[in-house]
Amino acid sequence: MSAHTKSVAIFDTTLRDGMQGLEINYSLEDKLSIAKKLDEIGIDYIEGGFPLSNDKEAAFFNHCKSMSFSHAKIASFGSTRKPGGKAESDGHIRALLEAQTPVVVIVGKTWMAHVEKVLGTTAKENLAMIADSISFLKREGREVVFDLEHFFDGYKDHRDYALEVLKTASHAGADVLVPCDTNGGTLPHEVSAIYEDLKSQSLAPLGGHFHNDCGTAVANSLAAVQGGAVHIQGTINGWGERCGNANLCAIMPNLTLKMGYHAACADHMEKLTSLSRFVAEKANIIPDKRQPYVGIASFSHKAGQHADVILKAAHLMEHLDGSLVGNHRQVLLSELAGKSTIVEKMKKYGSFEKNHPAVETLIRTLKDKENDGYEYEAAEGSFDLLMRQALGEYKQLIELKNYHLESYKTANAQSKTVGRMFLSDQGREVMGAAVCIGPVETLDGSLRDALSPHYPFLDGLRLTDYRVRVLNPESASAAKVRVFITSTNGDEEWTTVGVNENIVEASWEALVDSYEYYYNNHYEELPPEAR
Ligand SMILES: CC(=O)SCCNC(=O)CCNC(=O)[C@H](O)C(C)(C)COP(=O)(O)OP(=O)(O)OC[C@H]1O[C@@H](n2cnc3c(N)ncnc32)[C@H](O)[C@@H]1OP(=O)(O)O
Ligand SMILES: CC(=O)C(=O)O
Repeated sequence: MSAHTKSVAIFDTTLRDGMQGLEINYSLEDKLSIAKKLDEIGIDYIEGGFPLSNDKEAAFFNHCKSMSFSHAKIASFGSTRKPGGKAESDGHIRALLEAQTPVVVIVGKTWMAHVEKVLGTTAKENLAMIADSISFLKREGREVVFDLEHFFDGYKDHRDYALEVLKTASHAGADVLVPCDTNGGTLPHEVSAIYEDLKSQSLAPLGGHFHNDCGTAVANSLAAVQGGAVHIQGTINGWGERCGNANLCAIMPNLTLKMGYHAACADHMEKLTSLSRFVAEKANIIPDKRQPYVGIASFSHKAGQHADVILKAAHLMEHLDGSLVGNHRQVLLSELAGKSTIVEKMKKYGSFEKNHPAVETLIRTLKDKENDGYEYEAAEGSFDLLMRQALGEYKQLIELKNYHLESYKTANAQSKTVGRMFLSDQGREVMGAAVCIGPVETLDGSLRDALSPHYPFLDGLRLTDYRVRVLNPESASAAKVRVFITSTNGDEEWTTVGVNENIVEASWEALVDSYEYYYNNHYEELPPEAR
C-alpha cells in the first residue's frame, strides 16, 4: 500500500442518480433513513434528490432542515438555467435555492452535439447558461458542484469546447468540476489519459462521476483519483441509471484500505456491509451475494484446497480481512471440500487432526451424500448431526415406527390431509394425529401431537422456510427432490435437508433433522424429564 496524504471527498448519489435505476424507488422515509446511515459511515456529501422533479424530492430537503447530520453536507441537484432565460428566475435554480441546502449540484452540457440537438441552442449560449447559473448560486452563498454531463464523449468529439466548458465553470466560481461519464462508455485508460491532459489546465478541483455500462465504473473512478480527482461520486451497491453508477461499496475500501487515501469514511469502514444491506432492504432488492467486499460470498471459501489455506494462514487466501468492512469469513461444505473443511467445521467440538477417524468418516459421508443429492452448504443443521454421529455424541429424539397420511377432497371444498403417526420414545409407544391442508404440515402436526406432551420445548420451535428443488426433472413425476427446512426458536435459525423420490419422505427427513438439531444443541438446558 502506498501512503498518500491526499484526501478524497466521497459524494453519494444513492438518493438522486440511484433513484434513476430500474425498479429502485425509495419512499420519503426510506430516503431520510438512508441519509442518516450515509452520514454515520462518514460520507462527505449526500445528494438528496432533484427538488424540481416532484413533491417527494422537495419534501426530503424540507425534512433535512430539521435533522442534524454529524458530518455529511446535504446537496440538492438541478440543471443550469434554460437557454435565453435568467438564472434568478429559472425554475431549476429557484428550486435549488428553496431546498436551502449548503451545497447545490448543477448539471451542464459539455458535448456540443447535446448543446445543439438537445438544448437547441448555441455553444456560446450554453457557456452563458453555465456561467450565469454558477455565479448566481455562488452569490447566494452556496457551495457549487458542477457536473459536466457527457464530458468524456464531449472531450473526444471536440476537446477545445469541453475545455472551454471546464474553464467557464471554473471562472464562474464552481467549487468542484465533475467530469461525468454519463453514458458509461469510457474505459480506464481513456480516463487516465484525459485527467493527465487536464492537469496542465488551471482549473478548480476536479471530481469524477462514472456509470457502469462497460463494467468499469469503479476502475474509472480509481483512475480519476489517481489522475488528480479529489471528489468522487457513486452510489451504495452501484445501483443507478441503466447499468448503475460507480459502486461506493468498492470505491471506499479500495481508496482507504488499499490505496492509502484519506477520507472521513476510512474510520467507519466496518459499517460498510451493514450499510449495503440496509440500502438493499430499503430498495427491496435481494443483496447481491457476490458483490465485492460486502456480499456474503466475498469471504466464503468452498474449494478444499482453499479451506486448507484458511486453516493454515487465512491472510494468504484473502485479499483483505473481511472484518475491516464488517463482513465475515465462512468455509462452505460441499463435494469440493477436503478434510480441512471438516476440521474447520468440527472446531465446535474440539481440535481435530486431518487423520482423525471422525474426520475421515465425515469427508466420505459428505461426498457420498452430496453425490446422492444432499447439499450441506445451506443446511449446516443436518451436517451438525452428521458430526455428532461421527463423534458418538448424537442423541436420537425421533424414532419412527410408522406414519400414515391420507389426502382427500370433496367438490368445491379445500383439500385436507389426515395424518397418524406412531413413534417409539424411550421404550414407550406414542401416537400423534393431525388434520391439516398439506401433507408436510400434517406430518409436522402429528409429530408435535405425539411428542409435545413429553418434550414441551417443541412448542417454542417454528418452521420459517420450506424450499423444494427437483434434482432430475427429466424423470418427471419420479424425480428426486431436495427439501430444505429452516427453523427458529426465536433466537437462532438453522436449516436442514432431506432428499428422496417422495417429497413427503424428503420433507420428513428434513423435519426430523430440524427437531433433532435443536434437541442435541440444547440438551443440557432441557429439564431432566424432557431429555
Ligand atoms: C445525466 C443525468 O442524470 S441528469 C438528471 C436527470 N434526472 C432526471 O431527469 C430526473 C428528474 N426529472 C424530472 O422530473 C423532469 O425531467 C424535469 C422536471 C427535470 C423536467 O421535466 P420537463 O420540463 O417535462 O422536461 P423533460 O423531462 O421532458 O425534458 C428535459 C428538459 O430539460 C432540458 N435540459 C436538459 N439538460 C439541461 C441543462 N443542462 N440545462 C438546462 N436545461 C436542460 C432539456 O433541453 C429539456 O428541455 P425542453 O423541454 O425545453 O426541451
Ligand atoms: C450528472 C449525471 O448524473 C451524469 O452525467 O451521469
